[in-house]
Amino acid sequence: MKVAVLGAAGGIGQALSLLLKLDLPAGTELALYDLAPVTPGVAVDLSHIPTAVQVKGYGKEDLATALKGADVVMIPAGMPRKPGMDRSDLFNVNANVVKTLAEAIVEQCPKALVGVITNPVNTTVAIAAEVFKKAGTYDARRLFGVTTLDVIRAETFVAELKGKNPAEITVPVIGGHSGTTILPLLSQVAGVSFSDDEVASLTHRIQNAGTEVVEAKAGGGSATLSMGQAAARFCVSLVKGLQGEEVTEYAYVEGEGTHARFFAQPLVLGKNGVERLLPIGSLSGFEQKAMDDMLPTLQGDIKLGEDFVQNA
Ligand SMILES: NC(=O)C1=CN([C@@H]2O[C@H](COP(=O)(O)OP(=O)(O)OC[C@H]3O[C@@H](n4cnc5c(N)ncnc54)[C@H](O)[C@@H]3O)[C@@H](O)[C@H]2O)C=CC1
Ligand SMILES: O=C([O-])CC(=O)C(=O)O
Repeated sequence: MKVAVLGAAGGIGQALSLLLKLDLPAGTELALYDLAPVTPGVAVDLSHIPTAVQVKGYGKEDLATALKGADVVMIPAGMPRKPGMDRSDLFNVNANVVKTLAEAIVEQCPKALVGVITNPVNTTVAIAAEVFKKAGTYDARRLFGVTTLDVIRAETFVAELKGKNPAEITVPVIGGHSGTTILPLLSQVAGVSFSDDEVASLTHRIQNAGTEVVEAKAGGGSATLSMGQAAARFCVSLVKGLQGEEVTEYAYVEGEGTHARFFAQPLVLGKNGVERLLPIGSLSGFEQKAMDDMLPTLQGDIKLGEDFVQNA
């Protein structure tokens, strides 16, 4: 098994790579790629941790070798937000980053499972899909926008509010990964109940949790450590799936297109990536209205990505 991390020297990339060195199954090869000159050093540093995962670092010119034969590719490459910015403000820089990396995936590992972390996720996943489609290698079961952070945040905030152990709380989060497109389904949380005010304030907090971190870091970037954990959990689930275990996760994928071409929903991972899409279940009146209100935004974000590749 080979896992490649593109953008491995960044805030997320380093945290993710550390957790993958600790958590991937024995015998996995972990390929770290980034434009930053420190990347081979990050790999040497991690290689001193005594686990049976072999880490190799690749510099700027070595993208092809880093990707060659990869089974899973995680992409946290690209610019993070600063206070006052929306995720969509990252489009101008990050659209090209994701397009370039997706083109290299087409050449080196067209069958890999690809997890896109780079923002704006609502749009960058559509960019990767269109690049793969243009090249004739697109398989919707193998491309994921990583929205695990929304799920773990929702579970943390609900547990905090209700005095529960977060490990015992499950919160579905569907839709997309920015602002109102992030839709937690609090009506489906088992074992707790919420007042209308709690639903409104928790939903708002979950939707704005990224901004909470951006503002607290005061110009020093966005979530990296919690995102590293979220991405590692999702990547390990992808690997378990490839090894034949069925694992349930939430991710932003091209599903049945009921709500939008790409939509974050529950799914079962397996040997081909998405093995089965799971239903989102029934929504409360509050959630249904929130969904109806945000769909045009999500659909617009997706179209931006499609147009970017089609008009290139
Ligand atoms: N999906 C999600 O839930 C989340 C997504 N993000 C996004 O993840 C991205 C990365 O964030 P951070 O790690 O904090 O940023 P960072 O600036 O710390 O690291 C980004 C890394 O990407 C590298 N890079 C840039 N262009 C590249 C290219 N063409 N090929 C390879 N590497 C390249 C840079 O050299 C840098 O090391 C941002 O776009 C951010 O908005 C951040 C948090 C959560
Ligand atoms: O908010 C940001 O820019 C980074 C991100 O996607 C998150 O933390 O959810």
